[in-house]
Amino acid sequence: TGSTRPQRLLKAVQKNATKGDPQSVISTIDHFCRRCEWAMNVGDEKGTILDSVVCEVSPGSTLELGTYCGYSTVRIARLLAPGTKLITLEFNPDFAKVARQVIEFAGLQEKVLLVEGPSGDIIPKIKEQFGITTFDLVFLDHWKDRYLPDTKLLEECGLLRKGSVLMADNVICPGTPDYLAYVRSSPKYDSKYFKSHLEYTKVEDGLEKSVYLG
Ligand SMILES: O=C(NCCO)c1cc(-c2ccc(F)cc2)cc(O)c1O
Ligand SMILES: [Mg+2]
Repeated sequence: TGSTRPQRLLKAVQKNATKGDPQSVISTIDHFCRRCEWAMNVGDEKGTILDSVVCEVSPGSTLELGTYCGYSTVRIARLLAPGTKLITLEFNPDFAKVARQVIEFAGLQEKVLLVEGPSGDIIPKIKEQFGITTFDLVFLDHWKDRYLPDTKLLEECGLLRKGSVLMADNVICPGTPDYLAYVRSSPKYDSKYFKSHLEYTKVEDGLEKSVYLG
């Protein structure tokens, strides 16, 4: 039986990147996706925008929804201050299996907690299970029809505080229309669109940065 795209991406990392060097893992994945096989990582263009927000927020606690192969997990975790952690949720066990190995190859496993399962089930348990009060930064990059329900769930579970920052990938392509309408019309958010392109393509996409006002 053949390999999967995530498995081929992992092989490229193991072959071409330098163990313990997050930047080499990022560069290897971007090269693989441009030259060999497109994959749905946030990519280098939107990734640079994400980096700037991570540095601006310098979060004590971060949540990522949608790990995939761990590319954005590595991008975010490499910028986190010592002693701070990122919790990343992934529904697909095959993606999670690859992501664990990519994160470990980058040497960032101490800063990352990868939790497998449906975000809708895990989010209500985060406070009690992981001793989190609120998240300073949330990166939404999972199923596009889960952005809105999971954002409402984060609010209801008291996991957001005044100033918490939500960064949402793919608000144009594939698109998250209900989420976008909500954060742009709700008095509870101050929202801003960062125009960019779908990873490794010329197609328009972008990130929406939404600050929770409480
Ligand atoms: O589904 C996505 N993520 C959740 C996976 O569990 C996703 C999809 C795409 C994409 C796919 C197919 C296409 F034609 C265009 C875009 C891009 C992304 O950045 C994504 O995050
Ligand atoms: Mg995405």
